[in-house]
Amino acid sequence: MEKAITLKKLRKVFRSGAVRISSVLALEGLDLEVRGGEVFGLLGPNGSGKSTTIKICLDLVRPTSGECLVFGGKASQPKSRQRIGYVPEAPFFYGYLTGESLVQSMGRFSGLSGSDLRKRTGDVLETVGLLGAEKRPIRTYSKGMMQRLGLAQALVHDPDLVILDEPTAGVDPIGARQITEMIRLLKSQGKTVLLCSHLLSQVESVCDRVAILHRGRMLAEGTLDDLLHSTGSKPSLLFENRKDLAKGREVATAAGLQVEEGAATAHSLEEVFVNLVRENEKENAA
Ligand SMILES: Nc1ncnc2c1ncn2[C@@H]1O[C@H](COP(=O)(O)OP(=O)(O)OP(=O)(O)O)[C@@H](O)[C@H]1O
Repeated sequence: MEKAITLKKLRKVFRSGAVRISSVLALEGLDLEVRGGEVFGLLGPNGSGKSTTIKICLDLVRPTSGECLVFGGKASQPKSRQRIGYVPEAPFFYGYLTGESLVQSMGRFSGLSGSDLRKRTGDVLETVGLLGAEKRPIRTYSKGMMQRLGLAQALVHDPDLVILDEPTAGVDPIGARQITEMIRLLKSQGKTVLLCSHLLSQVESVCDRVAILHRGRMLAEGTLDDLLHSTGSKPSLLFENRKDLAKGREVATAAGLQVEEGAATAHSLEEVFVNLVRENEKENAA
């Protein structure tokens, strides 16, 4: 299967300041693969390097070292990036433009014209549910409509890879659900989706695989099943307190059973996320 994104030993150090130069390590040795046709969730606490990773894929930021390939070509080549549609975290559009004129402009930048441009513009506005509002100035749009417009302008050139950075930020639960449905639709059309979201229930419901970043490093990667059952698939008994555990161990040992103590299997992505990040914090502090 074609690889949509391949990151090899990606490292990014931001340097700023003219006299006293300060540096921030945003990514350290990141290896990652996003397969064609999958919905991939890129997760991590604030400042963990998600947006930097996305910006490197879009060639908006150049890595300090390492490699970033988009559909096998270097991200720095326009040909690779033509296959990407991008919805930034907080899209800014000129308020005096109408939704339709914005989408048409973006289509023109991608080389569309004439009837193709008109058809694609109408199609994507319909897909995101903005038909009927397309002639209104963008300043009259709600936050949810802006996010959907962001998606429409990202889809107008029919990209193979759609990158969504926090598409549900500030959107109400109904709007968030609509965006989830749109991600499903994109997948059903064979598109690859890279989704950055703090809305873990959304990630859980649409992503085939996820990666969790922390301080620019990969903490975990795999299918949701892999992550939720990363403590193993052995039959287990869950005790709520140490006293019960001691009693259970006594009974089991007396019955000749082999007992191993371990943390309970997580039941949600949120648990996996919080546990992994906390453990990593402790290791870094030690
Ligand atoms: N242009 C920049 N100059 C200096 N430091 C930067 C720059 N961009 C990002 N950083 C730093 O790099 C680190 C990673 O930032 P990044 O925006 O990639 O994180 P993130 O995971 O996307 O965070 P969030 O969830 O808050 O959007 C942070 O410490 C951030 O302060």
